[in-house]
Amino acid sequence: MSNTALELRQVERTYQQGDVPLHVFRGASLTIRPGELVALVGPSGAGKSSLLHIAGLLEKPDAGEVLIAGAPCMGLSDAEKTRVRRTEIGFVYQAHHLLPEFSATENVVLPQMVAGVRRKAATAVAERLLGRLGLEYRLEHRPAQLSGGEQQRVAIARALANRPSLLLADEPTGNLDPKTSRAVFNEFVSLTRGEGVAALVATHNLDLAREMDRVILLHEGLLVDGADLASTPD
Ligand SMILES: Nc1ncnc2c1ncn2[C@@H]1O[C@H](COP(=O)(O)OP(=O)(O)OP(=O)(O)O)[C@@H](O)[C@H]1O
Repeated sequence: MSNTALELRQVERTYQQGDVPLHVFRGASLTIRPGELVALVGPSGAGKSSLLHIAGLLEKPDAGEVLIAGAPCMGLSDAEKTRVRRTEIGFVYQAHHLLPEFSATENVVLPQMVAGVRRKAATAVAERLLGRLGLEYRLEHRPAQLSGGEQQRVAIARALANRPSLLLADEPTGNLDPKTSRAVFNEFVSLTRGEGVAALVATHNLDLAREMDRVILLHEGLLVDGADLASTPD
């Protein structure tokens, strides 16, 4: 096993906004160890979502390298990147993006079957993960029959279903009311730790960020480790 789950080396990315170049990353680097939970904070527009897209091999930086589980990925073909995404990375977004016509269990089974797992084994994994998130009585419910917190729990179970080494989460509880957000966040942390998965979690919520192993601040195109949260804008 590699001794890093995610490494970004000197990542640079410039977006063109009209005539004005926007240097979102100017040599951003970070290392996340296996099983480590890291919060990514920074003001709105700093580039948190963009960083997760680059780390998740969904977007290519202009320069720099991304290593997943120790393996450099920038030279990979699109098909090879897709394979790395399927086997090594789980994604959780602010909106759950569940398939509306499928049950909670099926939403967690399907990505496993796409990865080649048989239905019976995939169902066992889905029921175990959903059970760990308190959804054992909601297995056959479709997303519209679930509350917002329950939908997001299903999305978390889905992200973990293929036993990724890295979870990338963009405001995973951002759409929930404060009480539900706290409950789902606690379960997210407990399950992620229990599964031994590393996570990079973009959040505006500094209280939640402080509970992770480490906080990284995105500031003017660079990543600042162990940021002093007292001076961080919310
Ligand atoms: N494809 C693109 N083309 C042009 N500009 C982009 C593109 N993607 C992102 N940006 C710009 O890059 C900046 C960073 O955007 P990003 O969504 O990553 O920020 P963020 O920190 O996640 O913000 P928020 O906290 O509000 O979600 C923004 O100014 C955004 O407008």
